[in-house]
Amino acid sequence: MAGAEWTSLEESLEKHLPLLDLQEVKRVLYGKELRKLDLPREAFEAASKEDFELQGYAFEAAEEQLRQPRIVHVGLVQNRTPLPTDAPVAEQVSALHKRIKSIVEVAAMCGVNIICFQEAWTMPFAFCTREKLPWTEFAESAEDGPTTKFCQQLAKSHNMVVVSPILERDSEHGDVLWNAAVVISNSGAVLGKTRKNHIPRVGDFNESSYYMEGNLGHPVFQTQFGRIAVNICYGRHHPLNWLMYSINGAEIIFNPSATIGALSESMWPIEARNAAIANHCFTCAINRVGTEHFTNEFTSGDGKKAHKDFGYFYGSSYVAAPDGSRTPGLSRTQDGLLVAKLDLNLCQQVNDVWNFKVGPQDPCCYLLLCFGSHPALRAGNYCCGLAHGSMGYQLPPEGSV
Ligand SMILES: NC(=O)NCCC(=O)O
Repeated sequence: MAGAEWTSLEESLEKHLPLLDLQEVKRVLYGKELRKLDLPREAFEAASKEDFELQGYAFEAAEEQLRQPRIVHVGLVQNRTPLPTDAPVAEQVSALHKRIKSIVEVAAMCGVNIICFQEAWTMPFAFCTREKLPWTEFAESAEDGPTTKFCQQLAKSHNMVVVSPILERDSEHGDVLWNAAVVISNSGAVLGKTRKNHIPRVGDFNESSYYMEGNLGHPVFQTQFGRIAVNICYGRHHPLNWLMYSINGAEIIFNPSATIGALSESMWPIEARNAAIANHCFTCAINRVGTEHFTNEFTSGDGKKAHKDFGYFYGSSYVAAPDGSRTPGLSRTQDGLLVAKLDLNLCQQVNDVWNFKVGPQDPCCYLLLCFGSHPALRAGNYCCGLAHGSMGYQLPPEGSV
């Protein structure tokens, strides 16, 4: 069977393993068993009518005497691009807005507090072509572009924090493009933005023709529902990148991505899950689905024949917790919404047991933890000799820690 058609690892395991074996395999591959969320019937009906998958799971934490549980529902959205890549730009954007609106409405029925879309969600993943037009026309202002305005409406109507990864055009600074994510408060206000800080130069994923490594450090956003950060796609291969968001205070790190089977599928289940374990936080890995075809051929710079697509995006979005447990993945082939109920108290509980991030035997980490919150370092983009982007704090008036 072709890789692009295989629905999911979970479906295969359920289909082929005897029950006892299945339980043991799941215990090892997925950690502590998660309770399925009892999502409303009308949400499943709407998802089925709109032709997308809906799944929900709950991560539990132990009861504490001094703190109340800190419950937050996150929503992860994966989708294909509804129109062909040669449709007019405005029509492609508006078809994607329509698609996302219908999924967000279902997320609202499920009580989602924070929702995150896939990387560059308003466009096909056209960076492989290395052509400029029409793809750069998808770029928008992070502060007041049409997509941010659209997301502000969604956020306000559903009392939901929206993480909107877009191709950003920074008109105030020389019209530079960035691969960015805008974080919009549940009040509808723009809390701020973050920029992809590791740019792939791997085969068809050669995005440096469009933008460079982000210059905003590792910002963390204080929302009503918890402290969040966004580690865009390729950043998930860099353990220090996750570490920096975590050291800056993130309790949930979203990883909106666009990646294909041949390149990264065997790494996918490991990387975000490992980051949740290593950094005592929740991680949310999101990947698009489908195969996008382009009008003009392009090469991968590997001496092989030119082609018009670069393979299938394998979806499989999932949430991982600091105790190593994780949800099953959404399908590899279908649009979907994954809802996860988190108790953020689990981060500190696991930290107190394992304490991976600090230790005198680990001087680099120790220094970062001691000085990471120092005001002098917050003011600029302090670089500790780590990867690009360093541990910069961004301090907009509201919402960033
Ligand atoms: N979008 C993106 O950075 N893709 C690179 C490939 C990968 O990280 O698996």
